Amino acid sequence: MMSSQLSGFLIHYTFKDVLLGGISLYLVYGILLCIYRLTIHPLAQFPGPKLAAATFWYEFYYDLFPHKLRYLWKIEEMHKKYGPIVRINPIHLHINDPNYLDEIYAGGKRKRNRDAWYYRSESNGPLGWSVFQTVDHDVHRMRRAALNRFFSKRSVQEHEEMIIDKIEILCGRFAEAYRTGDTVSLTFACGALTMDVISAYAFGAETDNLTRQDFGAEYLEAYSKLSQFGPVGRQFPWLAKACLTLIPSSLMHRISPAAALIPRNRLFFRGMIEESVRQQEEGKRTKSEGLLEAEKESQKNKSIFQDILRSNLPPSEKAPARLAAEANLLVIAGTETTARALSLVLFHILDNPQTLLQLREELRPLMPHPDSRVSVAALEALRFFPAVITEGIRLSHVVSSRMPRYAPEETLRYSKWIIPAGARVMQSHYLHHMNPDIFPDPYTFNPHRWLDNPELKQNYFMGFGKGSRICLGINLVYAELYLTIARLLTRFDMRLHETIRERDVDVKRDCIIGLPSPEGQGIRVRITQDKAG
Ligand code: HEM
Repeated sequence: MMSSQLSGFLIHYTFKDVLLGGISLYLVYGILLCIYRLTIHPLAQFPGPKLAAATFWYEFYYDLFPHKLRYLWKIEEMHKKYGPIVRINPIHLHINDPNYLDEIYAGGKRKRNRDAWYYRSESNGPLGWSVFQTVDHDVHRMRRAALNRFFSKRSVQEHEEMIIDKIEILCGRFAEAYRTGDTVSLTFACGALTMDVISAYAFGAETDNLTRQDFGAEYLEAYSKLSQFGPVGRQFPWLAKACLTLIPSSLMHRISPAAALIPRNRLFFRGMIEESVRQQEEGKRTKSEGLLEAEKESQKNKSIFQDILRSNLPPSEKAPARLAAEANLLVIAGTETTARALSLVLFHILDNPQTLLQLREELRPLMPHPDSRVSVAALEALRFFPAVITEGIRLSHVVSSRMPRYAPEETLRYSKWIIPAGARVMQSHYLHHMNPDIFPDPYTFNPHRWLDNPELKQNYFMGFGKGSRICLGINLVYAELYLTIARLLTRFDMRLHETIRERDVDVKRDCIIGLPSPEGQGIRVRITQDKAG
């Protein structure tokens, strides 16, 4: 009966008819959806371009084609036209108001969820299941609690010697470049340092990028490519999913050697996690036999997995696939971000001779010799150096993007506007840090602004975000920045080499992290003196 009905249907309708019918239905659906978004959608009354409110293709035009990663600057224009609150796409409300940060990025008991659409929070993504992509406030709190201790100030202090050892390898490379007269790419040298540090810190692993001729540049490029892929994943989730799951790694390597590194890393972490589980089992057994040797051994090469495996998290949270996502996140979050901040702070110091002079004068009593050793605590207690670091992070726009949140159970109020519970609301870090009302003459590198107004940092510094999802790695970042900059500036004289701020430094593309223009050639220096040589 069924088959005769079907054959009847096929006789009457050709493939072309079915195709045309499908397309027509899709168009009708699209038109009805646009009408809904412009009329009875909960955000329909908010100001902004109608086209942006009706369809995601508006954002596509600026972020993917024909423009690339430029929607942030279109959002800036929208604010000039429509005011401080704008509906920038069918589901996002963007606010540009420095006094409304604490409402969006609230902490404590006020629940703030992440927006799955923007972060492409899928379980099979490279960062799926990680603390960064966790949508739900309560699940996030649980995952975050298991990581906090590992990145506390005390824990970073315990790793200070390791960080100093890595910086010494970097110094060796600078000394060699001084002898040979070679140019050093600060972009890649800093990437090598930060990846070697986070790998040793979090996993007790040696990635040895600092000793590679090209500083393991492929990793930094891979992470950068992954970020640039973000808007594609947002607009075409099925494509992102297919790339991540269906393309065999050999083919992926041929399409993009950089992208192929990501699944390779995942496998590497899986191996490491399995080893941690094995060590933990071994530890339990030997402990019950009264022997602590295995425990001691595992402490020597301590990895974050051991902490998570010992934590109170439920067993499903300790599954290898979830831990691998957490590991991937830590390497990605800990490498490119800190590398960009470090190379950009160094750029601004070298580009501002007065700052360099003042900084060296401040460092001299603490580090009188080219080989003087110093602690992070001593450097943090200085007056000018912390202001240089804060200003450098502000201008490096490491995280440039909008960071969407939603309050699942709370109605928010902004001026005369009522933002319904569940509505996605956000500010962009780049626009905030370039706001001339808070940071007069925002393009200028001026560390004194933080000294002249001691409340500025507490109230308006967004370098690491705010609230319950503030950056996990802050203490590690500061340790890396203080120790490296102090050590390099005390031992070496260097000058910028063919580095143009507008081309190589300024952020021209936004893909969660801020990137310079595609023509950018990185930040490069020539070493003009090695005082220890
Ligand atoms: C200069 C370097 C860095 C900057 C500027 C930076 C900035 C940020 C910002 C702005 C956020 C908040 C994002 C949001 O509001 O949604 C964040 C989150 C995060 N960062 Fe960093 N970061 C840096 C380095 C690091 C390092 C070294 C690590 C390594 C542990 C790290 C790990 C994380 C993690 C895990 C999160 C997610 C936190 C959560 O959702 O609970 N970051 N970072």
